[in-house]
Amino acid sequence: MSAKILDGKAVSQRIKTELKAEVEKLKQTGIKPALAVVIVGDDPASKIYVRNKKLACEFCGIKSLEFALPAETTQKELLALIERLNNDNTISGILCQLPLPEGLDEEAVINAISPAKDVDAFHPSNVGKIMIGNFDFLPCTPAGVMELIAESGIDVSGKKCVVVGRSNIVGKPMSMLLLHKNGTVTICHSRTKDLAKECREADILVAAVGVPELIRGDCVKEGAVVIDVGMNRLENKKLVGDVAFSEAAEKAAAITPVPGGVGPMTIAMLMKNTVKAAVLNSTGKN
Ligand SMILES: Nc1nc(=O)c2c([nH]1)NC[C@@H]1CN(c3ccc(C(=O)N[C@@H](CCC(=O)O)C(=O)O)cc3)C=[N+]21
Ligand SMILES: [Mg+2]
Repeated sequence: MSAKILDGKAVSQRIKTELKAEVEKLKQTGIKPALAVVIVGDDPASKIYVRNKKLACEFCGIKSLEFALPAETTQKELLALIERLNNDNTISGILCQLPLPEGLDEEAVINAISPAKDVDAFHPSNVGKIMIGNFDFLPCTPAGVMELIAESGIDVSGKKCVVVGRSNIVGKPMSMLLLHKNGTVTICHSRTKDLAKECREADILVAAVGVPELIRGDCVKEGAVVIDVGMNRLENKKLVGDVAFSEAAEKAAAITPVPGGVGPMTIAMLMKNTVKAAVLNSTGKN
């Protein structure tokens, strides 16, 4: 079987083009979406992502402000910046790039971002809303995966979905969104007894563990949909996912590439959340 490639780059481009038109209209009503990205330290991977976010903002007509702080920044200084951005009416959304350098408390920073400006949807109040199913923002990566699945005409209802990875940022919310679409969801992790066996049951398999090519061909059922959230930079600079692509593609009906799959969708969803935040924050709803 030759797998269909789920082209996240193309789908994300379509979404950003729609957002660009929406932003133009909003600006005529005086609403100007603006995203503040805070980056602490100089992790090279983080810098690539931040640059991609900035380019996407430019494309969509969203104002982007970058706050690059040195690795030695104190918790107090970081929280003071967040507080200033929370209170700045010209800022629609705030994203603090994770992971933070050693010594800074990520949980405290996530908690400090105003839920109304929390375009990552990492704040406990937004996480809780996702669980209930009545939310303003969805976390960008899981939302991007759901959009890509929907755009590809894949119906989740009644399907056996296996999510490998249980992070707060991807695995857990991903499982919840699949459940909301009536999937039968299994969450696997490092203590799972027979990972390959669990994965082989999946109609829809989502890999989000951060282990290069952990998911081999023997983990994929014939005709499955395989979504690779992993983004692992090898020593030779090559970017690989959590799925051994060519092995998995021999069996899958559809599969996301890395790069060009989930990554660009994540960014498109960030743009969507920023536009939504601008609208919500302008109506005095928040
Ligand atoms: N507060 C916070 N929110 C995040 O959403 C967040 C974060 N921290 N920390 C890091 C991860 C990772 N992430 C990516 C964004 C874009 C690409 C992306 O554009 N990928 C492209 C190109 C990748 C490349 O060339 O390196 C692709 O897959 O085709 C990847 C990964 C957002 N993250
Ligand atoms: Mg990708």
